[in-house]
Amino acid sequence: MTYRPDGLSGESPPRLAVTGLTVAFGGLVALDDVSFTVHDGETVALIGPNGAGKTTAFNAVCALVRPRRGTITIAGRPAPSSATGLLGAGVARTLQGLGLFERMSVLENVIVPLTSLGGRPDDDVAAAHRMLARLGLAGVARRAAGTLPYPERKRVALARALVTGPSLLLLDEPAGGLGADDIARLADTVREVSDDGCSVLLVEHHVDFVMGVADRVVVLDFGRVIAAGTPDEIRGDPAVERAYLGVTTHDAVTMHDAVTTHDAATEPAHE
Ligand SMILES: Nc1ncnc2c1ncn2[C@@H]1O[C@H](COP(=O)(O)OP(=O)(O)OP(=O)(O)O)[C@@H](O)[C@H]1O
Repeated sequence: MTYRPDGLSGESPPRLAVTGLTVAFGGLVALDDVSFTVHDGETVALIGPNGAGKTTAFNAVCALVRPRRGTITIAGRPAPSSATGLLGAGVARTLQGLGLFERMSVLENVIVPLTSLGGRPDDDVAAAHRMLARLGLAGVARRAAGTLPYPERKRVALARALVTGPSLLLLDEPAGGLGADDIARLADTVREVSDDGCSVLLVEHHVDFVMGVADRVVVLDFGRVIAAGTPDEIRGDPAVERAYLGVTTHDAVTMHDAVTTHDAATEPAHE
């Protein structure tokens, strides 16, 4: 899609607009006046050091936490405050914990959101099979979801989100716990979904993955937006580098590599 540096679309409202979002847990202000947009077909990544507020922002969009201030709109309308309402508004999500029904089959798991939307059972089964085939899961359709290895369970969760044909896909740490091959496959899927016109908002620690799929990156630190721009703009941003300095996690090391002048993909791993 075409990148719009000003974040404005001109005519239609953004698929997702978060404006002045402030969330507090008791006295702790986890998000302070955070604003960002995701336009049609755009992939936006929220990144930042541990505790920066990424998950809180994601949860606010998913109506899992109540903001103290600010607005969240989807295609110009106030975001629904229930999971079913979000589904009806074309929003699908995957969560860090996956939330699969472990004893149900993979197929049954993927049918669940279609049933919530009131689809015809035969159509739902056919749609679920198509999505499983698309994500390389046709061979495990009858297996209990809980018996699959983690990368496949993660793909089931993605299939369950994608099966409704969302216009906004929310992914919480989609690359977390995956190896290089699965991450490459995930990146291909995200690009395909985006090419189909779906907007994607993802929270992610895996910086190479983010830099490879995101049209724009929004960087949070201590609950505030400290930078926003294309992956190339973010790489060279001193404020982003500073935010990741002085912490010792693996994420910090990989992010530090990514925001310095070298191409992180060509650097040796720091493990
Ligand atoms: N339910 C909660 N109750 C109290 N404090 C919370 C709650 N959820 C998050 N916080 C705090 O809010 C701040 C932001 O947390 P959040 O989980 O959004 O950060 P994050 O950027 O997603 O971090 P990580 O990368 O470690 O997941 C942190 O200080 C965290 O301890």
